[in-house]
Amino acid sequence: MGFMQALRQRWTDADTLVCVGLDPEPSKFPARFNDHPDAVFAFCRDIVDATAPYVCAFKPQIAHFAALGAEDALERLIAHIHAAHPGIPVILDSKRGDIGSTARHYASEAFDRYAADAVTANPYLGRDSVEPFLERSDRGVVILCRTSNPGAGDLQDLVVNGDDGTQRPLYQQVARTIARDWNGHGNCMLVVGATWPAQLREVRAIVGDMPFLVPGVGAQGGDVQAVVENARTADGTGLVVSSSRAVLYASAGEDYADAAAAAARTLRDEINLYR
Ligand SMILES: O=C(O)c1cc(=O)[nH]c(=O)n1[C@@H]1O[C@H](COP(=O)(O)O)[C@@H](O)[C@H]1O
Repeated sequence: MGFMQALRQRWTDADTLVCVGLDPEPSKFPARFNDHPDAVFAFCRDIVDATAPYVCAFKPQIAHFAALGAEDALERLIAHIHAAHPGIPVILDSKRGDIGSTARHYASEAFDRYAADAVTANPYLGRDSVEPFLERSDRGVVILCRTSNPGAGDLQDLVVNGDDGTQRPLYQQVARTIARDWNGHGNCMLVVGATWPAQLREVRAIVGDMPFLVPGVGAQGGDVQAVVENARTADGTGLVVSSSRAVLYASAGEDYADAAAAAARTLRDEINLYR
């Protein structure tokens, strides 16, 4: 089953639009991991196992592993998710973007080395830079559109002459180009931050039912009700609402796994209230 089909299946089967982001920061781990020889893997595995019933996807963030020299832990973690929780797709957050010949290696890194079901990508080098991802039609390509961070508008809001001669902000042209030209295999998603409800609504109006990855709830303060009401599709889905720190580090005590599960369940319930 391809990524999009797996995601839709999981939305239905588990009745959840929550994604748990796996962003390990050892300084925030509970004390029991202090001298643990495999702390990054063990902590993330515990979070995965505790939160799995409440998620439609997991999203490991590659820099959090690579900066620690823990790529091997990332490989094993994704293998664990596939083995222990089949049916929950993995989105590798690596925000890649480079000339085609190099992008092929990034696609192979995400899909072959790490066995991710989807990967985040940066669109600003253009179609050929994303093609090596797009052509893997059974995998998802999650493309930055209007990011969650405070400086998102610095460049993404600049007004451009669109493909049809109409002036619009760059992020809206990105949405339009991807929906019209890049999504031939139906395997594209867009990243739109939870911190920008008005932009969520704008992008939804442009792209129809294309799913959004929506980071920015929890630690970044995005409003769940505003996200759901502005960005859900007509059938009450279309969203992968991702939270990392607010789930992973809900407790630094011995109850860390239970606290993470409770945070994921609460987010699921809050989202479902407004669907
Ligand atoms: O592509 C992403 O996942 C992403 C895009 C974006 O616009 N904003 C954003 O925060 N992210 C990622 O989502 C995660 C958010 O983490 P929390 O703020 O702790 O929930 C981080 O791993 C970010 O790198």
